[in-house]
Amino acid sequence: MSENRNTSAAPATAPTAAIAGEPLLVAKGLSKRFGGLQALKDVSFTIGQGEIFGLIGPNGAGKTTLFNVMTALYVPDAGSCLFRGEELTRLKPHQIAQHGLARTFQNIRLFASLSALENVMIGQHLRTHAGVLGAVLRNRATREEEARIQARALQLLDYVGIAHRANEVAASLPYGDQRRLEIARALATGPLLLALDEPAAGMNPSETVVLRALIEKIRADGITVLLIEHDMKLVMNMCDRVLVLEYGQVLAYGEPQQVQRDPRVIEAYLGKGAAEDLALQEAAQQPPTPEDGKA
Ligand SMILES: Nc1ncnc2c1ncn2[C@@H]1O[C@H](COP(=O)(O)OP(=O)(O)OP(=O)(O)O)[C@@H](O)[C@H]1O
Repeated sequence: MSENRNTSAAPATAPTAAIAGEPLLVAKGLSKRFGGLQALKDVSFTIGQGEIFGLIGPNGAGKTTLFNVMTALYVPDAGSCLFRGEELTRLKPHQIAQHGLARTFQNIRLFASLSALENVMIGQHLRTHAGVLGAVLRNRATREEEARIQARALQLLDYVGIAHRANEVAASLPYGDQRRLEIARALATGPLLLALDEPAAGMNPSETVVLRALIEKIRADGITVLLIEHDMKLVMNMCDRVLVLEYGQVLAYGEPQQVQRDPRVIEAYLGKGAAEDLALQEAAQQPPTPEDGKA
């Protein structure tokens, strides 16, 4: 898929992309226990190259735990998570981005006192070459590299729509812009898979519309997206496939149209009554059969 990449989103130094349509990430039997609590149980799924993949589930379902296992913040008790054939669960958290997986956090984690531009420049350190000596001597190669990093950071701020905020301190940015800055910083690592943990949290409807366009642009530029989101409309409208977790287990897995009609999903979100109402409505909409007339 690297051929399709728009360099406006993906740094030239990013790892070689997987072949289009191939599985990018294959999770098998992931389990994680915290004391007596089974936070994940036997979770398996595949994320295909170029997908927008949604991860949903009620509060406490295990979504963040799954994200944390995938990004090596937690070691699973069982299971494997292969990313382009490489076992992620054996890596250290700081090695994850080098392998092409970047994430944002549910609770925004920016360098609050640095500018937006500096936050994105830091995101690029993975792909820089100047060593300690170069930084101390500030030789020509180092200065040139710094200029490239700065230009690239500005390009990424522009890409997420906040170039005009480049010199503002991160903590002073409006909430929606902080979320977009987090995305720019994650993109600066040159990911093949961008994992977004509740990017629409705290956004108003118009900010969410802009966010949706941004996520779709990122995917169009060849980056696969994993999205944890509570905004059901956003997930169902833009994801190619959705995994629903409940009590740490897979409740449903498939295309949004199929998942959102699944009575178990409706029950998990809206209660048993809602699932029964939907079943009744669907039955009422079915064309009558010859059997119906016999009663
Ligand atoms: N580090 C931890 N130590 C102990 N329990 C934890 C830890 N992290 C998560 N849990 C528990 O594991 C379960 C799953 O939590 P998790 O945060 O993964 O759910 P979630 O689906 O992301 O929820 P939310 O939508 O509320 O963010 C919860 O019961 C939570 O309290």
